[in-house]
Amino acid sequence: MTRADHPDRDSGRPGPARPDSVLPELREMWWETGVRARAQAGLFAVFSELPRLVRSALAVSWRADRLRTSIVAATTVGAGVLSAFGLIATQRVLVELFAGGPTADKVVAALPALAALAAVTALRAGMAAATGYAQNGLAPKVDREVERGLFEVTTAVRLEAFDADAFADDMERASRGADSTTDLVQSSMNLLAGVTGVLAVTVAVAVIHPLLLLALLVATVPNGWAALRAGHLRYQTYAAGSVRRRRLWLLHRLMAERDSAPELRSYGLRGFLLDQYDRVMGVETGIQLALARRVTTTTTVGAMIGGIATAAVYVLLGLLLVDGQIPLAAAATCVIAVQAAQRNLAVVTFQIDRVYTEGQHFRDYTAFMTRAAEYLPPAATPDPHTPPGERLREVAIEAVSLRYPDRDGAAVDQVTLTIEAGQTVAFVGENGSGKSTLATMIATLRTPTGGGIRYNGRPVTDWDGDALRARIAVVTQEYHKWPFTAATNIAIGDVPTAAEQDRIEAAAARAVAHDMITELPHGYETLLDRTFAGGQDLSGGQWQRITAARGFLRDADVLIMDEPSSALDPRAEDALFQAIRDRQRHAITILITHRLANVRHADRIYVLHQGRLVEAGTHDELVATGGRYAELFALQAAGYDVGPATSTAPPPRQPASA
Ligand SMILES: Nc1ncnc2c1ncn2[C@@H]1O[C@H](COP(=O)(O)OP(=O)(O)OP(=O)(O)O)[C@@H](O)[C@H]1O
Repeated sequence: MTRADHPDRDSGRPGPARPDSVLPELREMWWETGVRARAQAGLFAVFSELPRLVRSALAVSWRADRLRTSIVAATTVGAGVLSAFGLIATQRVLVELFAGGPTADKVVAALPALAALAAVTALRAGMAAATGYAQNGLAPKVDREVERGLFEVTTAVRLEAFDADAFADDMERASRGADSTTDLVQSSMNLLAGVTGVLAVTVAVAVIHPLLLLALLVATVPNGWAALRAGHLRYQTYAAGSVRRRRLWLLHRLMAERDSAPELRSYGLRGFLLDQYDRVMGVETGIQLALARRVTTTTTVGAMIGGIATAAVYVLLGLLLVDGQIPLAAAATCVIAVQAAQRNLAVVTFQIDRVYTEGQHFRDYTAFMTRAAEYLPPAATPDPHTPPGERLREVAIEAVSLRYPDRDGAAVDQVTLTIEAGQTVAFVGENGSGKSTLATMIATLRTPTGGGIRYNGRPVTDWDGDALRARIAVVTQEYHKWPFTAATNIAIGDVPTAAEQDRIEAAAARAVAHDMITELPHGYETLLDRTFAGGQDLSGGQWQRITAARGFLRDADVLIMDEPSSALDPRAEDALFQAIRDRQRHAITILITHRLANVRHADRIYVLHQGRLVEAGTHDELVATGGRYAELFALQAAGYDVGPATSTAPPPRQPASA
């Protein structure tokens, strides 16, 4: 970390606490990849990578829209070539005008060249318009091409992918890469335009007089060097300030977001956070001023050397003129060419930085797409004899284990059990005993790392994954609050059948959600997201009712309910479990809950401990065994056994007499 990254040290102001003791360093941010790479790369590295980056940008653009890509490429190159013709035409005009004889004759003689110049100028303007038009249409197509590709992968990868830290990081970087593709394509095209422009001027000057080429180089290189160097300085400063920026980003969120707003007020953190902000911004301002000084010095030095070089060129031109080596017209054209080349070079240097930086992000995107392929589910090889619409009659879990990446022990360890249609079973056990993990494997959301699961006697791999999942409904503990209406929030429980309103309402009624929803401002059409105008938020228990309704909507053969009532009030909880008990008897229901009173009626209760199945039986059998379940049940029951305690409770304390 540089000295500049310690805001309190640099500001010298006393304060209640050092910012770095309050705001720890955050991990490297994905959006900084490109800048960091550009800051570290020398000019040689930048130049050597440019052709590959431009090629990949053109390839994406080509895939997105061939016609528009061809138009942009053709008009870009065309405009460059025309600028060479423009210069030559200018020179021809000047030659005629500087020739001897009456002015009228000279103008008449210059007319064809003038007409050519006008035509070239008009054509270039037309090409610029065509480029702009094609580029505007190209940008959304490129966006769609890369973004859709990314979403196709992120929505298809197995759930396991999200367990790997590196994958989540890669995915964040890839979304930044997808966003920067349009910029990469655009800056690559602009770079091509700039390079074509410089080349065109170079050719034109060489045609007019080869010696002028040297003059052109001398007059343009110093400015080009200064521009690239200034870019390098900017990137270096940006990269060095990354820790400071991360702190600022965190402070922005802490001071402006809804989540932190209540505590910010209740603990009176306003002044403290604003002070933190002032300290970091104080340092930031100082650094930006120092950068401005260095950039100004560099560009001024470049401009001075460039100016001296340009003056030398003009002296050279003068000498050549006096010596009769070149005509006056060629010298005048050279002056115009130098200016055109300098303009094009400014474009080129700016675009080089951009292509390189955005190119790094794009590389993250392509690397992610390659790596993500490893997480795609294997192509299904459904058993051709599976009758369509076959109901699930039996789930056989055979020595199933699952070990999460980077974890020492197995979350589920060699569990074997069978559940038949018509049964309601419960998984119980302490926190972290593996209940949810086992449920996600039954729901085919995770693949066991050991053992296997059979539906109707056939391994999961013999089934069409989507068709199998369509027969299973899962209400997860970590349900998602979808930013849609209440009706849609329930309807997404069964998207393929596009549920009618009456089915949605019936499911809501079973989950004790109907009355609550009708009381919302727009009933079922109320948008459940406060970030949209008119949106509403719900309480934890209300959300839980909606997610339970989601589970009831699908006519599922297997319903898995993982802690469906943890936030429900006693009346709602009772009604929900009644609805679960009323499920059709041909179906399988798997309950996961810590409220053991709710599983008393289950046909079979499976007790998990540290991933292992340690007990199985009915409530009465397990209580009679006096094992782990009996102990947990007795503990919970004791909490409700308040009768005698009330009678023996100490009398309320009397207020102390004055
Ligand atoms: N995505 C994950 N990555 C790594 N470890 C995980 C992950 N999910 C769960 N675990 C670990 O696996 C073990 C089992 O977790 P699981 O969620 O299955 O337990 P549970 O019995 O459902 O717990 P609870 O009663 O608290 O819901 C725990 O040790 C947990 O920390």
